[in-house]
Amino acid sequence: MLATYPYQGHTYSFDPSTPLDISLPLAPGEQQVNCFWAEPVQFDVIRVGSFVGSVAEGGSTNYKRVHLTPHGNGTHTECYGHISPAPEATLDRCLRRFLFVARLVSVQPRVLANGDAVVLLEDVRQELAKNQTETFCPEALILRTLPNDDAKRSRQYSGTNPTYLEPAVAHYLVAQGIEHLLLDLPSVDREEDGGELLAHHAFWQYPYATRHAATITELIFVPDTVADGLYLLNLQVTSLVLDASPSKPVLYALQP
Ligand SMILES: N[C@@H](CC(=O)c1ccccc1NC=O)C(=O)O
Repeated sequence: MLATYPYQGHTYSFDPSTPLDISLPLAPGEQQVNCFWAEPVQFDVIRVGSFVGSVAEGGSTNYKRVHLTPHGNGTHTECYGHISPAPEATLDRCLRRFLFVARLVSVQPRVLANGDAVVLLEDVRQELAKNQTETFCPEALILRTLPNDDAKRSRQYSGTNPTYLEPAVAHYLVAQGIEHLLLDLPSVDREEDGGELLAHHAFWQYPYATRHAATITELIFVPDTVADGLYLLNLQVTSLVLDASPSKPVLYALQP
């Protein structure tokens, strides 16, 4: 069964019954991906008087409290509120649409003289130039870094100086009209950069020309079975009134 999606004068088709989930699960414990020194996700059974919120422990229902750190525990989406003091800079206000035409590309980071692994503009440009038509502009870009090992699902990134983006990449994506950037890294910026967050600032054009609707989604995982190309992206988040939320990006292959 195919559905259609109109975009920039084209009518694309996709199969709603074949979603490709590129989120990582938010399970408790130490086996989950982790970054920025976040505590692991934790679920506590709620106990009130004789009530116990665990069916396994004899309760009538499961009723648990969740402890999680959106930026540190798994796939999450953030808005400019990540780097702004404005109380209104919350993701629930910034992200008002949930379907986007997205391009998935794979890029090999380069190791710089200082040892940092960085995704460079020249490599992103080269990938985007492939199969690009001049009139077509996707709204979202999904960056899969190479190598794409399964260890990304459970990597403990804290203190490892993970791969990040050359800030010029963020400037370029803005110029290309990309509103939503998704990547399989903990951050677009260096883990420790003295608070500069250059790529974040560049992508949101904050504070000089803030792109209020733009989002960055980090810690995705795109399995090798998903080929580079064009997708319909369904970007789902919680309604937390916060700069960021756990998120569930799901792709549908688009056919012309
Ligand atoms: N690099 C920043 C820290 C940072 O980027 C950060 C800190 C905590 C949680 C998330 C962060 N960045 C995520 O994109 C710094 O050194 O101040």
